[in-house]
Amino acid sequence: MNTKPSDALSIDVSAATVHYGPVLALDKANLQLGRGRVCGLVGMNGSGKSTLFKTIMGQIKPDTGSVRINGTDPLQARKSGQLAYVPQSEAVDWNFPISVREVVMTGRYGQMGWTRRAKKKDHAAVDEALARVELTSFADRQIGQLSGGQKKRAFVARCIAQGASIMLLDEPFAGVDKRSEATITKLLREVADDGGSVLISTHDLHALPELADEAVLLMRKVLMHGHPDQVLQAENLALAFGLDPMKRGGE
Ligand SMILES: Nc1ncnc2c1ncn2[C@@H]1O[C@H](COP(=O)(O)OP(=O)(O)OP(=O)(O)O)[C@@H](O)[C@H]1O
Repeated sequence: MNTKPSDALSIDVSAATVHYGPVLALDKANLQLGRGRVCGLVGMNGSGKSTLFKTIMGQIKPDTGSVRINGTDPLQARKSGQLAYVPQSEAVDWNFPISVREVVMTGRYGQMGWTRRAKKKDHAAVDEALARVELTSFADRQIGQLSGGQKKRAFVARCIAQGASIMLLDEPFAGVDKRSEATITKLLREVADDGGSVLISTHDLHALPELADEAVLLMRKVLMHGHPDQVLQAENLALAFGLDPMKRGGE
């Protein structure tokens, strides 16, 4: 990859090592992502993808190494609304009594102050985000009463309403219908075209060249970072997965 000056980097993870007790989850991992880029994060189960997301979000502080987000500390970046996150479906309580509109409105909390009273501009941002993910007519449903793809679109709408310049998406296409996948892919491209940065973990290697400008192969370390066509070469995938996952339809 071309190296860019660090002030142009949205995400700058440098030699980050993370342990959970005796388990080494990240081993001097490096990841640099610039503005206007969509990057696919690929690796087998347990390779450290979620840990890398948590490290970028500032939820985990690496044992060694450093993380800078838009040139600042991750917690600071989160506090100022620069970072948005779409969690894995398993990480969400779908029975929670909250409507789709309310979920999207949580993206505005950082801009509302302690009263959390929505103003006209907050309602307008939520309405616009709902329209962009084509969920306007589902806005008043309880969040659990959506299909898998619609649930993901609701969380993408929350990021859009937040107006974050960096979006992290953990498995946004798992269990998602084709229409939702196309809607989300189009939106992520728009976010990047507007100067944002998008990092997506995905097991869908076939979709990667269309989805992403760059791809990262993770196996505790970043084994490779480059153009998707280059990264998805069979010999590289063999390093990360042990065999060719393209031939068995993805990991
Ligand atoms: N809270 C935890 N305590 C102990 N070990 C953990 C914890 N969370 C993750 N691990 C371990 O750290 C390693 C990396 O896990 P992580 O969840 O980051 O991988 P992943 O690539 O996101 O996996 P998946 O694709 O299955 O979601 C794995 O060996 C996992 O078992």
